[in-house]
Amino acid sequence: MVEKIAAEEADYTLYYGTFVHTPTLGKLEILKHTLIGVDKSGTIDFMKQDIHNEIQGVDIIAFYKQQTERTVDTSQIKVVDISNEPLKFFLPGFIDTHIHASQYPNLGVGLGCPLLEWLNEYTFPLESSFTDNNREGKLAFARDVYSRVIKKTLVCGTTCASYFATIDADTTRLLADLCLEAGQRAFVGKVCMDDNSVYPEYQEDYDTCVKSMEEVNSHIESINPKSEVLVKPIVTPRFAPVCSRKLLSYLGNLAAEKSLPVQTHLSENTKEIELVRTLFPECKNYTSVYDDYNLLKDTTILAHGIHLDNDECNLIRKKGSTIAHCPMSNSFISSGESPVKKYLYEYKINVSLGTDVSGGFKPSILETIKHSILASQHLHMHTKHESFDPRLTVADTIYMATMGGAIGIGLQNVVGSFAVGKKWDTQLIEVDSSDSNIDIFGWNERFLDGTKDSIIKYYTNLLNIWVFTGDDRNCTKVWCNGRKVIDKSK
Ligand SMILES: O=c1[nH]c(=O)c2nc[nH]c2[nH]1
Ligand SMILES: [Zn+2]
Repeated sequence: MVEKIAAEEADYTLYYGTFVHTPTLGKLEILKHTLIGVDKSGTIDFMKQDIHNEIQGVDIIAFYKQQTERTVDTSQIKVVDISNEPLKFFLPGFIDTHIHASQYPNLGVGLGCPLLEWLNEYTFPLESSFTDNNREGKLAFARDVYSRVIKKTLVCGTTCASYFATIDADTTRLLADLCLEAGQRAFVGKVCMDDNSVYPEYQEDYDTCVKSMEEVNSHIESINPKSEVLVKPIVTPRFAPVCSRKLLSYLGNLAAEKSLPVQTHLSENTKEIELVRTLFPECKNYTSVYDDYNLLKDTTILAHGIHLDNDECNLIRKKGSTIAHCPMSNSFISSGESPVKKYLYEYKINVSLGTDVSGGFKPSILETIKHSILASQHLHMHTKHESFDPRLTVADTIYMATMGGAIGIGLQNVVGSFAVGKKWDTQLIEVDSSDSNIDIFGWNERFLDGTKDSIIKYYTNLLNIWVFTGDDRNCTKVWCNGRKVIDKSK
């Protein structure tokens, strides 16, 4: 890889090479010999595809200047050139639309324990440790946990995450501060729950919840620098079984009044669904509990949504809400196999991906991609008699991990794919990174004969190799909002 740094802090950066993205569902686009220009605000303001022939013998900066007739000072332009590297490509940063930052210390714990027992046994006790009366102690603990989860997700290529924190206001504010400090785009949710009768040690009364919610939201709104909005608040009723009607009503109104996104859990486990039926007998089904309280919007992320009926799917589609598919968690705590292919293609619901740490045991969207494909294969094996084929393709999953996530969080015009006007939230994938776990044989390169078909075949194979045998070691650089936040070459 050639990286010419014309200035330590360049005003403008040109990225030249192969870009892979999925601007539309199921369609992988391979942009070969493409040049993208990113300005100082982190915005893509130039993009030209297939310039291989035109640029022969011409310096990249000279080519850019000739194309745009811009007068940017050449010494202020930085060039990142991977055009001669068939094992490297740029990919939009991953968007993790469902992750509990506070549950990071519980990774790997609780295998096979069903949701309601898992919450009481493992999750509420851990989250309670963020609410300690000893302010210094809880802040130190939160700083340790949150710094590590932010670092780890960035290392895995997650440029944007929608976090659940805990019910605690002080440490939730800290999570937002730390995201900003690390440069990660993030939605930070103070967990709202005022009716946790099975584990009463972990809940807030309604008035405290409202007060701390407002405190956290105004803090988050005040911390972004004037020139960029990197961290935003998200309204977070944990899930219907632990929220009073009064609280749901308040949160629905708040989300509407302040145009805030919403995140919650939906229909993850059959016992949970039964519980919701007994707690909200007046509502038609689990999904309509949220709808009845104004919480289903086109910026609502519904984690899991495994066991939905036809009416619920139609309602979610009508409201334009997103299902965050969390296959690692669904397998780990045995919640079920979500028919996401059907949601995507039959109901035309937007679906994104979530690691659901710590129901999910790795904070990596690439691992989540693997699990989503394998879970869909399992679903296929025992539903073969049905007319709908539930198997996901690699293209489906990359879409969910990038554009699907961007739509879910209301940032479809900002991130999720490469286009002029969008932000440079990107990861560099090096299948041959210095510490890569992938053995390369050059076997795949036999396909490359310069034709369009051969390029598609080569990159389809390369992506499969990376998805199934690669890991975070192959994600070597990460940029959020134009800023390089991870550089493993250093
Ligand atoms: O996977 C989950 N993790 C949680 O923390 C949770 N809370 C309610 N429902 C939940 N599901
Ligand atoms: Zn969750």
